[in-house]
Amino acid sequence: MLEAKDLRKQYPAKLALQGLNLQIEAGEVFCLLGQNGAGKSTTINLFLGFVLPTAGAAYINGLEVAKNPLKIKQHLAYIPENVMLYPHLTALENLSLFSSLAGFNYQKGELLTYLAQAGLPTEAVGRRVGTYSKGMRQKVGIAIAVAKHAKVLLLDEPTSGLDPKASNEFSELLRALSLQGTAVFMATHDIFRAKEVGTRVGIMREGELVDVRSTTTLNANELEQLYLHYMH
Ligand SMILES: Nc1ncnc2c1ncn2[C@@H]1O[C@H](COP(=O)(O)OP(=O)(O)OP(=O)(O)O)[C@@H](O)[C@H]1O
Repeated sequence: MLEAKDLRKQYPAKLALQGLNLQIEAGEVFCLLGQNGAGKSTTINLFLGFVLPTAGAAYINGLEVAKNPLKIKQHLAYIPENVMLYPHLTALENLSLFSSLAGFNYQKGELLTYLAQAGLPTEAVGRRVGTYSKGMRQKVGIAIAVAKHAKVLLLDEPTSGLDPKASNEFSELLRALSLQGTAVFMATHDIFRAKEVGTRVGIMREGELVDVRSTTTLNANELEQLYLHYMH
C-alpha cells in the first residue's frame, strides 16, 4: 500500500533521507522513531507529495507519488501534530466540507455516525472546533479519514501533547482502522505507543532507516534499549 524505493532527499545543506527502501501492507501500523532532524517528517512529506525526491520514488497504492500528485490524495489521509480544521465551523460542518471535497456527499445522520465512531462526544458535534481540545481535533481528523475511505493514513507525531487517556483513545482508533485494512504510517517520539499500536517499528538515524522490528518480538523496555543503542 505504501512503498519507498531508494527514496532520497537532499536539501542544499543536508542529506535528509538517504535511499529508503520500505514496504507497508494494508492493515499494518508502521511506527517510525528517530531523534529531531532524523528525517521522519521528510519521509512523510515525500509520501504526501509535499516535497519531491532527489532520487528514487514513493508509491501509494502502486501509484508513484511525484507523477500522480492529485490521484494519490484520493487514497490517503494525513494527520499532522495539529489537525488543520476551520475553527469557526463545527465538527459536523468541517467533516461535511472535507468529505465533500473528497467527493463524498453524506447525509447529516451519516456524518454524525462518523464523528461518534471517532469518539467525539455528542455534545461537542455542533460546537465550533476553535473551542476544542487537541485530542478532540485529532478525533475529527480520524473521522475525516474514515469518511474519505482513506486506504493509507499518514501521521506526524499525532499523540504529542495529548494526555494519556486521549493518547490511549487515539491508539485504539488507529488499531480499529488497521483492523479494517487501512495502512498506517506514523512518525512518533512515543516509544511506548509505538510498541502498543504498531505492528512494526522502524528506527531512523540521520536520514537512514537503521533497524526495523516486528513489535511482537520485543517488549517496550527492549524497544527503548534498542532505540538508545542506536542514538549513542
Ligand atoms: N525545507 C528544508 N530545507 C532544508 N533543510 C530541511 C528542510 N526540511 C527539513 N530539513 C532538514 O532535513 C533534516 C531532516 O528533517 P525532518 O524534519 O525530516 O526531521 P524529523 O525526524 O521529522 O525531526 P522532528 O522529530 O524534529 O520532527 C533536518 O536536518 C532538517 O533541518
